[in-house]
Amino acid sequence: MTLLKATHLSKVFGGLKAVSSFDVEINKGELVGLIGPNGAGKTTAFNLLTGVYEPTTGDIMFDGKSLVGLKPFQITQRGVARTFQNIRLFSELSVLDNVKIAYHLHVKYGLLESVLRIGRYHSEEDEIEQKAIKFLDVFKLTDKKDEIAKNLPYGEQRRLEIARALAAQPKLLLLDEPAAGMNPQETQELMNMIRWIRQEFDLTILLIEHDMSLVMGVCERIYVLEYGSIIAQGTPQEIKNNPRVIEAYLGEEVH
Ligand SMILES: Nc1ncnc2c1ncn2[C@@H]1O[C@H](COP(=O)(O)OP(=O)(O)OP(=O)(O)O)[C@@H](O)[C@H]1O
Repeated sequence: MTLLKATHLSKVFGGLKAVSSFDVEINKGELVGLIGPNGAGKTTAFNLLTGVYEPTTGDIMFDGKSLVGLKPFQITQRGVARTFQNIRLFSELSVLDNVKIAYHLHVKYGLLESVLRIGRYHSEEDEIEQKAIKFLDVFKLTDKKDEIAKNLPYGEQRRLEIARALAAQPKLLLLDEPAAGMNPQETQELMNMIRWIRQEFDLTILLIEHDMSLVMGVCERIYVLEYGSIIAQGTPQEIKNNPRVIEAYLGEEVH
C-alpha cells in the first residue's frame, strides 16, 4: 500500500531549480534512503514534504490526501515527523521535556486546564511522562533525562531528536543525516535503533544520509538525486552497480 507519493514535485528559488521532477513512491512499512551529492536538493525535498516550502509544481499525496498547502504543524498532525540536518532541539530544556513537548500535539486537555493544572491534566501528564521515558529508553537516554539538551554530546543530541520526532507518533519519519557527526560505533548502534523503531512503531522511514555503510546496510530501497532530479532508484545492490550513480555520486568508494 502506498503511503507517500510525490509526483512531478519541483521547487524553484529565483532562477535556481533546487528540485525538479521529484517522483517518489514509498509503501507503508518501507525503509528508504535518499542519497546524492551536496546541493542535489535532498533537504529541499524534505522541506517540501513537510510544508516548510510550498512546491512550485507537483503534488504530494500522503495516506490518500494531498499535503500541498498545509502548514508544517498540520502535516505533523497528519502523521509526518522529521529531524533536521542541523539539530533543532529546545536546547535550554531538559532531555525529558524535549520529548514531552512533542506529545502536546496529541493530548486532549485544553489550555485552561493545562494552565490551572486541573482535571485531565494530571493523569494525562503522568501518561505523557511514562511514554516519553519509553522513547528515551529506546535511545539509551534515560540516564540523561534531567540534563539540559545542549549539554549532551553530539551523538546523543541526534538520538534525542529522533526520540522527539517519534513522540509525535508519526506514520512516516523523515531523518535528515541521522548519522552526521557520529563515530562508526555510534553509527552501527543507530542502524540497529532505526531497524528496531521501524518494527516496534510500525513506521515508514525515509532517510537522507551520506554514510554509505548506513544507507546500504539499513535501507531496502534507495533513490538517488542529482541536480534536483531523481536519476535512479533500486535496491542497495542495484544502486551500487548503477553506472550513472557511480559516475554522479559514488565514484570509487564502492569498489
Ligand atoms: N531557501 C533557499 N533559497 C535559495 N536557494 C536554496 C534554498 N534552499 C536551498 N537552496 C539551493 O538549492 C540547492 C539544493 O540545496 P539542498 O540543501 O536541498 O541540497 P542537499 O542535497 O540537501 O545538500 P547537502 O547534502 O549539502 O545538505 C542548492 O543549490 C542550494 O543552494
